[in-house]
Amino acid sequence: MTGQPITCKAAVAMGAKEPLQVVDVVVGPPQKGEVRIKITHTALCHTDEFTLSGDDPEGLFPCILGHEAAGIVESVGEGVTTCKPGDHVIPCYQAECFPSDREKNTCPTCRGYSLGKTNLCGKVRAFTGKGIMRADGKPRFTLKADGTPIYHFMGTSTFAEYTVLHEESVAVVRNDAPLDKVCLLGCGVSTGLGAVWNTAKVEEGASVAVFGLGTVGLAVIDGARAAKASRIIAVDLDESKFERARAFGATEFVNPAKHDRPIQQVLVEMTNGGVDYSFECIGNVKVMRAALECCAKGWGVSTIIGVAGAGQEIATRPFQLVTGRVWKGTAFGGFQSRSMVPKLVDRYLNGEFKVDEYITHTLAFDHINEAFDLLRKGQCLRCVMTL
Ligand SMILES: NC(=O)c1ccc[n+]([C@@H]2O[C@H](COP(=O)([O-])OP(=O)(O)OC[C@H]3O[C@@H](n4cnc5c(N)ncnc54)[C@H](O)[C@@H]3O)[C@@H](O)[C@H]2O)c1
Ligand SMILES: N[C@@H](CCC(=O)N[C@@H](CSCO)C(=O)NCC(=O)O)C(=O)O
Ligand SMILES: [Zn+2]
Ligand SMILES: [Zn+2]
Repeated sequence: MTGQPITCKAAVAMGAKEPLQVVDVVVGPPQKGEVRIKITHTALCHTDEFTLSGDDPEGLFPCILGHEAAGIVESVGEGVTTCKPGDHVIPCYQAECFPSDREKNTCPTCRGYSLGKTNLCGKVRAFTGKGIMRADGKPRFTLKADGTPIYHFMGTSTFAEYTVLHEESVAVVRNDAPLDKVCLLGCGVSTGLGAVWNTAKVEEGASVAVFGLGTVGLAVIDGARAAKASRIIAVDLDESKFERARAFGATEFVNPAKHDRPIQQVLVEMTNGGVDYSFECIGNVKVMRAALECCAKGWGVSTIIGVAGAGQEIATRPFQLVTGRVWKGTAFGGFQSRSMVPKLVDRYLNGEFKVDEYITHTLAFDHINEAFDLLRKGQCLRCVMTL
């Protein structure tokens, strides 16, 4: 089908809060610098539900959501050099222009003074935020029924049998990696691990508090275990999450609802002054404040991972920062995506961290609305769908 449009199934979000519609869409051929991928497996991340809920200021409809997936390259557009048809790949919502663009780099965040300071590649972000492709400023998806254009999402749109990505968003992985498992490395698991290893840089013997025990929080716990943290305090309102958190490496468990004083005070007392590192893995601005304020005076570092809705803002007394606590945030755990995702696949296959354990459900793709319901009810970590 090289150079030709493909008609296939996709789950289209027609509007905020509406169930997805699994319908026929036409996926245009990849243009200059683009890659068309056959998606084999996609999971659901909380951020897909966040955008579908209407809370995402960048949310556009109709769109094809999905950003935690794996697949096989079907065809490539003009000028693509870093992948080829048949390659096994993981779409990366956080793009990386290196290594295809090393020589004449026009990326604002991957060149000059910025080089190596961030994983927030700026090469395609302006286009992915608008749901369009760089080559012509248009989406590659249209509804088969009436030709309506459908926006891309996060530069990935993996809730479709075929999708088109910018080359900068495609990580090639070894072809013996199980795609039904490594699809999870496209977002939540990598984010939690990287938040610990790259953003906070937790060191051996440190104390850590993790707020929220979904996939991201559990990956933080697994990363902290691998970093040899001495205490890993797991915090969640739902105590049914504690047993699994223990299996991932948590050493203590706190339910804020069981205490009549602020949770930050409880944690400061438990740790005789505050934790060395905390992580917010929920997307709740009040919890973000608690996560900062439970950190040790002088050096404690709090990393925000959760995504909060339009209009939400964080607050604390400036004195919290004046006295040495540090507030950070992380996108995709600070990993340079195309360089590091293949290495994460290797490390997973070496048994260095968990991946399979997050898959609590598997469903056929046309049951995708059930997967959203499971996620909303807090009943699943990751639901992997086969296309
Ligand atoms: N920054 C990034 O790169 C990045 C990447 C992936 C996901 N995210 C975001 O991370 C967040 C977590 O994602 P997830 O998939 O693990 O979500 P999840 O919904 O599976 O987990 C959230 C957990 O928080 C708990 N919780 C809810 N309110 C709480 C409260 N007030 N106090 C304590 N616990 C509470 C829930 O019981 C649940 O266990 C989401 O906001 C998601 O959008 C960010
Ligand atoms: N579009 C939203 C923000 C959403 C957001 O923060 N996304 C995270 C990834 S969540 C993955 O599950 C992120 O990495 N953002 C960095 C980026 O998108 O460049 C808003 O506008 O508030
Ligand atoms: Zn995600
Ligand atoms: Zn770049």
